[in-house]
Amino acid sequence: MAAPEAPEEKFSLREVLDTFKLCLSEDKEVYVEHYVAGWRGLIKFLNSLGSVFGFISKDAVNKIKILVTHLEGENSSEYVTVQSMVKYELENELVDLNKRGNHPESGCRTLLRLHRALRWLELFLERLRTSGEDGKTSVMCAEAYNESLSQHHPWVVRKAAGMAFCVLPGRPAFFEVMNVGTPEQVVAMLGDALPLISEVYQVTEELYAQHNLLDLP
Ligand SMILES: CCCCCCCC/C=C\CCCCCCCC(=O)N[C@@H](COP(=O)(O)O)[C@H](O)/C=C/CCCCCCCCCCCCC
Repeated sequence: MAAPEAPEEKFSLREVLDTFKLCLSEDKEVYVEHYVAGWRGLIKFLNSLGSVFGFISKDAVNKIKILVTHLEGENSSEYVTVQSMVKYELENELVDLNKRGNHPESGCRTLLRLHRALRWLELFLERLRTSGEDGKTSVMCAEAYNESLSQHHPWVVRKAAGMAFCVLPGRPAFFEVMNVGTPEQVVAMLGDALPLISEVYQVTEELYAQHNLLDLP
């Protein structure tokens, strides 16, 4: 008899926070392993919102799989931090810099997609943190998206994302899924999480800017 499928673990904001804390080394290098783990945690949240978000989750999972393949591949030691990954892939011409070519699954272009999504997350969580009880998550999400990720998406993806945002649960249900406690406790934890997420974003942004990697195809 086939073993019953293990139920997917519940999302925990605390866990995501702890993972983002582990992301930065003392000298501000970003660990790919913890970066990926942070996204895995966030995807659990997304999955709990229902199948409307399936196309977003699928894309994020695919990107994580690509990074894990690098992390576990024969050159795994080059993929310990985002800094070492950038250096290795650039020195070995493993990145398509101007148009898509032989390296559609480079670590640099794959992580860039998640990096842009991290900016969306930062903007969204900041809105969520400072919103009132009757704040509309769909509006907060759409505004954050329009200010960040949407600029990198074609019309059809923007349209599909916009439709998915409309079915987001309200703020109270949203806070419940976070598994933290009272709304005040959620707000406090978001206050702890945001500077960490923001720092990881900034360090990565500067690194990519320094190497002209912010527009990888
Ligand atoms: C702390 C808890 C509260 C917040 C929890 C948020 C959970 C969010 C989890 C995952 C977010 C999704 C990350 C999406 C990565 C998208 C990467 C991307 O831009 N991919 C596009 C480009 O890739 P290539 O074609 O160049 O390889 C790809 O075309 C995208 C396809 C899917 C659509 C992406 C829409 C993104 C909308 C982000 C908002 C998510 C809404 C979540 C609602 C809470």
